[in-house]
Amino acid sequence: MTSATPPRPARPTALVTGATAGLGAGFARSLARRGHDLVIVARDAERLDSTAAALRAEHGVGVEVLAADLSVRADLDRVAQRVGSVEAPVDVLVNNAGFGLKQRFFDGDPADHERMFDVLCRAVMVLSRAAAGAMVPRGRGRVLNVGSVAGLVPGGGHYSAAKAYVIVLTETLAGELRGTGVTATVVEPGYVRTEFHARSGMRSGGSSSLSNRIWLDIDEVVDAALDDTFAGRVVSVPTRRWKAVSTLLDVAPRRLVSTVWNAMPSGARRRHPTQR
Ligand SMILES: NC(=O)C1=CN([C@@H]2O[C@H](COP(=O)(O)OP(=O)(O)OC[C@H]3O[C@@H](n4cnc5c(N)ncnc54)[C@H](OP(=O)(O)O)[C@@H]3O)[C@@H](O)[C@H]2O)C=CC1
Ligand SMILES: CC(=O)[C@H](N)C(=O)O
Repeated sequence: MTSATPPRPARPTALVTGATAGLGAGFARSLARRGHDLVIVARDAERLDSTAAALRAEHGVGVEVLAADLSVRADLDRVAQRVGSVEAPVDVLVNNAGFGLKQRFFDGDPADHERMFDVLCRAVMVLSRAAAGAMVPRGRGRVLNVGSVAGLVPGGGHYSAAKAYVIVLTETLAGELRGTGVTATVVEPGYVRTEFHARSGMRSGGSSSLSNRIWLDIDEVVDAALDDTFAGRVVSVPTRRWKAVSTLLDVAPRRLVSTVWNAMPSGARRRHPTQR
């Protein structure tokens, strides 16, 4: 009797947008460690290829590369088709890609604000719907959307409004998915040391003890978010200190919140250059 080696059970597949830097690269690494094959999405094709090679070498998982600018509808449609695939199902969707704008909502190039809406809001909406539509018939799946504590604050510019949209949309989706075997989670990080602030022309925290208490590391955010996602929790606020901040933001007077937020490191950087 031959002892044929049983076929390896197929690994679940996770699709991560913005997977070449910062939190997205952290999500890709952690999901690979947790036994997922990956589909990684970003604009920079070369960086996608090098990220994929490193993930394959370090974790021995399958990695598909999908170069796409989520502000371009045709590109977003390609990603939505991949998320909605029946033949090659995506089991976990991480809507992570995003950026900031260092200008007031009514300042700057309208195209920048439209791009922010397209990437931070429209892409999250389109991909969340594609994922839910494909996952519900299978009775299983996870959607993780990256919001921000800034989404709890009236005063972080267009960015805060975009993140507020992601928070409420995800909570809505989570309610609609109850009982289907599919879950939706929104993670609301505080400040995290990534490329985000440099890309947006903002200063990130220094190395003072206060900065070290305010600023988070990528892995502590990613691990908390994925633990909450796989536990089916709807809202994930990594670290106790930022949980305390988000609780305060929920109950404090809105005008006070806006003033305090803009006095904090990142909010101040969002003030118009002419503002002192
Ligand atoms: N850093 C922080 O303090 C916090 C960040 N967040 C959120 O976390 C998420 C990740 O940000 P973070 O890791 O900090 O940022 P990074 O700048 O480090 O990484 C951004 C990633 O998104 C990709 N990306 C940017 N624009 C597009 C686009 N148009 N289409 C496709 N991919 C794109 C980038 O790749 P490429 O340029 O190749 O496209 C890159 O992989 C964002 O949604 C951000 O709002 C939330 C709270 C705190
Ligand atoms: C990038 C973020 O979301 C952070 N909370 C900030 O406002 O800088």
